[in-house]
Amino acid sequence: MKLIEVRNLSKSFGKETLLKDFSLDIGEGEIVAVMGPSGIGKSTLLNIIGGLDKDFEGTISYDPKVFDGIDVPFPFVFQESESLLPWKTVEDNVRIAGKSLTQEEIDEALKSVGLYDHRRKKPSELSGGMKQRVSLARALVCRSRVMLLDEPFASLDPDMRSRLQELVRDLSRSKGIAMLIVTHDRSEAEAMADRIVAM
Ligand SMILES: Nc1ncnc2c1ncn2[C@@H]1O[C@H](COP(=O)(O)OP(=O)(O)OP(=O)(O)O)[C@@H](O)[C@H]1O
Repeated sequence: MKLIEVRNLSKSFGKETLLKDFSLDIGEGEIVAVMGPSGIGKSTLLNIIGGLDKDFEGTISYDPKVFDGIDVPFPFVFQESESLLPWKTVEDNVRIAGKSLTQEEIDEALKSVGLYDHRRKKPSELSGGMKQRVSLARALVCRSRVMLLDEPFASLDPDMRSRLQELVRDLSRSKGIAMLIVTHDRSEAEAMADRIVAM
C-alpha cells in the first residue's frame, strides 16, 4: 500500500459540506500539493490527515509497516510562525517538540535549516523566513515520515519563499520525508510538488 491512502473522505460543518468523496494517495518521500481557493477546506483536510480532527466520513489508512500506529499526529508547519514561543530561544522552540530530544538532535535539525549559528536568538530577532525555518526544524526533530505544511510561505517575500521552497524539497529528498502542502498559489505548487491535486 501507499504511505497514506485517503478514501471517500467527506466532512461537513452543519449544513456546509466541505469535502465530498475526496480521495488521495501519498507515496513515501513524495511531495504532494493540494490546491484550491480559500475556504474550500484545505486546512480541514490537513487536520484530518494529520490526526487532529477525527470527525469525518471515509477512511484514512496509514501504512502499518512505516507507522506502526505511533507516528500520527504528524508535525505541522503553519503560515508565519505565530506558533513560536516569543520568550524562548530558537533552540528551546525546537526543544518543545519532544521531551526526550537530545541536544545533538536539536543541533542537527538547526544545522539542516541553516540556523545553528542563530540558536540562542529569540523569535523577535529573526526574519519571517528564519522563523519558518525554526518551524521546519521543530517538525524535523519529530523524525516523522510525513510533514504537513499549511500555506507555509504565504507571508514571505518572493525571494525568501523560493529559497524555502528549495530547502523543503532538499529536506524531503535527503531525509525521505513525504510532504503534503496545501496552498492556493499555483506557482508554489508547481515549484515544490511532484504531484498537484486540485480540490
Ligand atoms: N471548526 C469549524 N467549525 C465550523 N466551521 C468550520 C470550522 N473549520 C472550518 N470551518 C468552515 O470551513 C471552511 C473552510 O475552512 P478551511 O480553513 O479548511 O479552508 P481553507 O481552504 O484552508 O481556506 P484558507 O485557504 O482561507 O485557509 C471555512 O470557511 C469555515 O466556514
